[in-house]
Amino acid sequence: MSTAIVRSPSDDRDLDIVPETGCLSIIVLGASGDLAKKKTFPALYHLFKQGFLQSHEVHIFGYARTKLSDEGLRDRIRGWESEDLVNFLHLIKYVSGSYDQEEGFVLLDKEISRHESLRNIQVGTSRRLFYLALPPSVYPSVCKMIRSYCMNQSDLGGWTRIVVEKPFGKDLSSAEELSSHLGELFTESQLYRIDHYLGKELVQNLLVLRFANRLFMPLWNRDNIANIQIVFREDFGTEGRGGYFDQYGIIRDIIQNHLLQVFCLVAMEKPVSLKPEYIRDEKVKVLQSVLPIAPEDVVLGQYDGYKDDPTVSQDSNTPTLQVSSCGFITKDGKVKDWLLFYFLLALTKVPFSTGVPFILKAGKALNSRKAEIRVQFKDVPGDILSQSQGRNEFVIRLQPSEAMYMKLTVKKPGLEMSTIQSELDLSYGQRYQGVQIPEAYERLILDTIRGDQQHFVRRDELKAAWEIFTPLLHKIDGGEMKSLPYKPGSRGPAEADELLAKAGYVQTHGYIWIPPTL
Ligand SMILES: NC(=O)C1=CN([C@@H]2O[C@H](COP(=O)(O)OP(=O)(O)OC[C@H]3O[C@@H](n4cnc5c(N)ncnc54)[C@H](OP(=O)(O)O)[C@@H]3O)[C@@H](O)[C@H]2O)C=CC1
Ligand SMILES: O=C1O[C@H](COP(=O)(O)O)[C@@H](O)[C@H](O)[C@H]1O
Repeated sequence: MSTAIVRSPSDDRDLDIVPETGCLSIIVLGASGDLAKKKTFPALYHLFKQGFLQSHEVHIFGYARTKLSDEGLRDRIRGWESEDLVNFLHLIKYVSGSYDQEEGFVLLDKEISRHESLRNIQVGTSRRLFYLALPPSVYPSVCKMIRSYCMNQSDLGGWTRIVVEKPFGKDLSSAEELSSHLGELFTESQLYRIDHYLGKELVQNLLVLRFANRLFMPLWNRDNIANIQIVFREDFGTEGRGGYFDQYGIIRDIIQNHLLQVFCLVAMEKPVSLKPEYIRDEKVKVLQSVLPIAPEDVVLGQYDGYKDDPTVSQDSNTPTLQVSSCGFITKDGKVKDWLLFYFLLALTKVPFSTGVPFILKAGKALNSRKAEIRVQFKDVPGDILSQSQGRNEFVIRLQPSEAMYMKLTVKKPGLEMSTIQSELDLSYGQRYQGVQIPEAYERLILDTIRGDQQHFVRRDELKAAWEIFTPLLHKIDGGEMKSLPYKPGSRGPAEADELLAKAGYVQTHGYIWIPPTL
């Protein structure tokens, strides 16, 4: 069955997003869980604190199987005391029920309706936002229940929206099955597939950076760029989530979603405008032009001690680290070794082509915690300075210490004509003192309330993303590829660095960027 997104003339691509008001119910399913406690409720609290959620129109419901009172749920959320938090907690109610029986959802609907009628809302004008902070295995039954028992009777401007967390499926066919299932229950405009990396400040900055600065436009191509790394490193392991992680592994947990979304924004063409569907169209085009990752372009690792977690199987080969590179297919379908070319001449107004290797790298239990995009430029042709200082690099530090810096070679200050590596540095902490950078979840929940799908993953995007990784994942799942051991707190296996070198990355020795202190 084709999964192409068919849009009607009434589609929102040309409509401006209209701010909505009125009774809003936010229902967090899986309210007893880790994500709800760590991310969803804190994000809702921050939105409340900043006035985006108003006491007179919003109510928050927690739903899960665990037997809890309203106060019990509030106790789980309460981490600190403040007057605002007390007011916020008053908005929260808990409903206990299963994920596949009608009783719980009938009760939930009754509670939501009671809240709506208390606020004298006309039937059909209320807004219902369901946030699935649940394992994906229960999405089908939960969505069916919502569809059957909890929809807003939306014909007077009200709506029902569903936020689903990753991982959306385990491979192409399971993702497609899940998509078809959800697609039978909800329209694409009701579904918000969240990827919280799309809510990070410096990820959102990519569009502005690339398309509002003349400086980058002529540089952002294969003539100038040698390679691009998109890196995620954590200095802690699976930390009590071993049971979940062992079923998914680092590719499904981080690379197929978070890093690939960042990749799209780095590699895509300029969209016609900032309308969500135009941006998502460009992301799909990029994904569709990427070849499935070849096993020989991949290094897998597993840190020593990973299997000490009792919820991880003793013969687990699940990778906790992966480095892979991907290139682009040529227009005529031929692949050229590492320097693969891709042309979208037929699809875009402005021809943009690249043969730049992208290296996607993610690992847990490494020697540092950071996420960044590292664009390395080619050597200067005809170098008259015999500089051995290193290549120019443009680094976008997504976290921690958000920053963008450009590594440059300059004259070493002094009487001699020698060179040194330095940087042009835009460190957000220093440049934007006193500005609170919003948490990703905060932004994305607000987008959902506003009906802005720009920073959410569309169904065809998801399909294209799974197409890239599924053959590799099947090989790993089938035991055809082995994870190399690495020491927790290290850089990972040496083979990972060798792969970087194979992709053309040249390390600058002796240069370390230090975030400026205030
Ligand atoms: N935790 C995190 O940091 C992140 C999580 N995510 C995603 O968010 C979603 C939720 O994650 P998280 O909160 O960690 O998950 P949890 O394992 O904490 O599960 C959430 C809740 O779901 C219920 N639940 C757990 N296992 C099952 C099961 N097998 N069948 C039915 N219900 C179950 C439990 O509630 P009860 O028993 O009370 O019904 C639990 O409290 C997942 O899709 C995850 O991939 C995404 C990014 C980060
Ligand atoms: O989705 C996930 O992300 C977190 C990392 O998120 P960050 O915003 O702190 O970078 C990761 O720890 C977790 O394994 C994964 O499921």
